[in-house]
Amino acid sequence: MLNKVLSVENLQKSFKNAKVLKDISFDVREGEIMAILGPNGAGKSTTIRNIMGIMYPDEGSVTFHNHNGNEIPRYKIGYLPEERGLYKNVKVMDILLYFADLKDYPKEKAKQRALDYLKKFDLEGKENSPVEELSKGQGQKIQFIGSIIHEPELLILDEPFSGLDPVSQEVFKNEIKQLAKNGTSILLSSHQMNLVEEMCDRLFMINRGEKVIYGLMDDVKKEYANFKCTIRGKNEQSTLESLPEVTRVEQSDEISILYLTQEVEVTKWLSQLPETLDVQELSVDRVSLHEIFVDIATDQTLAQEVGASNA
Ligand SMILES: Nc1ncnc2c1ncn2[C@@H]1O[C@H](COP(=O)(O)OP(=O)(O)OP(=O)(O)O)[C@@H](O)[C@H]1O
Repeated sequence: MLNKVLSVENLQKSFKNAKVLKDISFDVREGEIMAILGPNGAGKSTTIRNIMGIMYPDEGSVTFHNHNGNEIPRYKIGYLPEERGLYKNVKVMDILLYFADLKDYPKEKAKQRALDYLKKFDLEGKENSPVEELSKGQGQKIQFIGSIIHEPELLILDEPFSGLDPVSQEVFKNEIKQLAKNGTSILLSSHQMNLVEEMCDRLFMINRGEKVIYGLMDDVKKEYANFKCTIRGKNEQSTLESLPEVTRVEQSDEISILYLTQEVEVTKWLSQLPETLDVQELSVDRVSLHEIFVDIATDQTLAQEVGASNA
C-alpha cells in the first residue's frame, strides 16, 4: 500500500449551532489523486480549510507525515483556495515569485518554473502583464501556477475547475494527472462529478457534513455503477418494467431508460428482449458517477463503505 501523506481523523466542526462536519476521516497517499466530492454546502471547503489551518476543528486531527496541527511544514503543501483573486496591479511574474518566496523556494528556480508553466498554459509573454489585464480564466491559471511553483509534496485544490472553459479544464486535468504521475499527492474538491470521474484514484463523497462513500474509484463504480439501457421507440412503461433484471424505468417522450440489476449479464439480457419492442435506437452504458451521487445523496440507506480493505 502507498505511503500516507495526509491523514484526517474524526474531524468535527460546528458554526454556531450548525454541525457542518460530522466525523470526517480519510487519508491521501503518495502520488494519488484523491477527490472530495459533494453537492453545494456539503462541507468540502470547510474540510480543506481545517486541513490548511485556516480554521481549527472542534474535534479530530490533521496529520501530515508525522506532523500535527501547527507543526505541519506548510511549505511542502500547495493550496488553491476556492476564493479566487490576486493583487490586481502586480505583474504576473512578481506575483509568482512572491508565492515562491512565501514558501522559501529559490528565486531563480521559481523564475524558470514560472516561465515554463506560462508557456504550458498558453500564457507565454504575459510575465510582465499586470494581473488586472488578465481574463478570469487566465487569472485562475496564474493562481494555479502559484500553488505549484514551489514543487509541493501535497497539492490541495479547492474546486480547481470552476469558472474554466472546457479547453482550460482539460489543460488543468492533464497537468494534475502529470503532477500525480511525478509523485505529487493531490487532494481536490469538486461538485462536478463527471470531470473527476476519469482522473481520480480514490474518492470521498460527503453530503451534509457526513461521509457517504469512501473508496477506490474502480470499486465505487463496480459497486454502484450498474448498467442502464436506453431505448428510443414507442413502448409502454409497464411493458418495460415487466422485463427481467429491470429495477426502474424512466420515460420521457420516446426515450426510456431501463436501470438494470447489478447481476445482469448484458449480452444474455439483450438476447432475450421481446421482438415486439419498438427499438429505433438502443444503447447500454454504466450509470455515471453523477447519477450515483444523486441516487446516494437522496437515499442515505445506500451509504456504505466501498472496498473498505482497499480504502
Ligand atoms: N464561516 C462560516 N460560518 C458559518 N457557516 C459556515 C461558514 N463556512 C461554511 N459554513 C457552512 O458550512 C456548510 C458547508 O460549507 P462548505 O463551504 O464547506 O461547503 P462546500 O461543500 O465547499 O460547498 P460548495 O460546493 O458550495 O463550495 C454550509 O452550510 C455553509 O453555510
